Amino acid sequence: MIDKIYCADVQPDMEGKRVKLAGWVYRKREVGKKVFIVLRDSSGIVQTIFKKELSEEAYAEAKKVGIESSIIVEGTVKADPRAPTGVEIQADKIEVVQNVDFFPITKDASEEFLLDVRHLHLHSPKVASIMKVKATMMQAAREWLLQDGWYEVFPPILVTGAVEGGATLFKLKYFDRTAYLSQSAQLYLEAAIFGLEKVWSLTPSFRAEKSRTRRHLTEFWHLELEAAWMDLWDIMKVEEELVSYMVQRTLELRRSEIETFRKDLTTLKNAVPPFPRVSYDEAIDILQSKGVEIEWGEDMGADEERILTQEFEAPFFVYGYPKGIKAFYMKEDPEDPRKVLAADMLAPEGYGEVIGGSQREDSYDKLVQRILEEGMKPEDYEWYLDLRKYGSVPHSGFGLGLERLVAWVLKLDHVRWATLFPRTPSRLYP
Ligand SMILES: NC(=O)C[C@H]([NH3+])C(=O)NS(=O)(=O)OC[C@H]1O[C@@H](n2cnc3c(N)ncnc32)[C@H](O)[C@@H]1O
Ligand SMILES: [Mg+2]
Repeated sequence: MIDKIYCADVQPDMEGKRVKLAGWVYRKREVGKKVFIVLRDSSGIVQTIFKKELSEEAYAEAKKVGIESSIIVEGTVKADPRAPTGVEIQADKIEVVQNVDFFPITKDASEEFLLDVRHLHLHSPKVASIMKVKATMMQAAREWLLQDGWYEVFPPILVTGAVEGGATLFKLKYFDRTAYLSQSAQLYLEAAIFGLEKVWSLTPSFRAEKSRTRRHLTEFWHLELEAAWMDLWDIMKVEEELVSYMVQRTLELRRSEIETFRKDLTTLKNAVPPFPRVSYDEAIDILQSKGVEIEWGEDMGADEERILTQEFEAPFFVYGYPKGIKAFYMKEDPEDPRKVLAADMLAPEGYGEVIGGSQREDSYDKLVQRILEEGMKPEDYEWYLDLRKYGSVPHSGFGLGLERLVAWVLKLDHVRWATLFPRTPSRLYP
């Protein structure tokens, strides 16, 4: 590793100090016998200036480099309020690691082109900021999970059955058998609670969703928790404490990055417990009062959720969904057999569902009945049903879509910008 410092380390109080930096040419302009290069690295930018009278050789080299060329620069720090970061490097040495004559991404690049060259788009400081925020949100999640006594586990991705419906399974050949890519680690987390009680995992989940919406990917990062002895109300408290910590901690550590995407931080600051809670029944009433054509028993899609979020200035829960629109594993509401003990967390500002969660059916017979009601085969879930035969306990859990949460925090117009290499029905490359 070369002995260098980062752009963000260069401060006006280092005036006169000799420094070495390495990075990429972010901006370049020539004025008379001077070349100004704004150098970019993972920490940010700093202006460097190459004057002919200071070093003819370095000046000649600097004149030749193109945008996004990789370079190593040495020079002396000079405070200058006119420079982008209030300081610049009076450069007298440059090593061109690789010159770039023409970088394909220009200011007017279309979104589709940026996705076609996503491997080059990752040079962008804005993209880097999104990835820093995503990383910090997971750092915060890990901090909270550790202090609250949750065990990380590492479930399989190659599985034999559906969790969230057979229609969105990706099927693959597994030697002489059929396997699927995991839609959710949930069922395996439910097995893990008998030894660890409170478990979590971060895995890629796969959904062969044909819906081309701004919140669907075919591969997304799924943060899932499962806990023994917890009911729906307990797990909702876990959800709001975890999400609140993730958002507030990320506001603390990545405020400057967040503010390059949104100026109004109100809804983020409002993300503190208790989050508002509305029943599905109340949600239907609200939507109908706003002229939305929706009947009790129907699912809320992205459009309905967008309208519902207009009623809130913070993440909120919708709970008590009809059994007919929810998954087989959800526990029937003992007070209303039409409903299940399920709750989604919706993000405000039109973003909608970021978490799906529920209390699980812990009775063997009722779970078999639900599997049959859903047209599935109990024999395909024999191991999962065993969990209800050997010391079954009340338990609950949820799944958080990390890209969806990041998209809300940064007010991105599509979840695809929140992932390194987005996977959608039309995009599998690069
Ligand atoms: N352990 C659990 O209880 C999780 C449960 N089995 C589950 O998968 N629920 S979910 O289908 O609502 O998905 C959970 C979340 O996963 C996200 N999700 C779900 N599907 C997607 C797609 N296609 N793209 C991006 N994000 C997605 C979204 O935020 C959902 O709220
Ligand atoms: Mg859901």
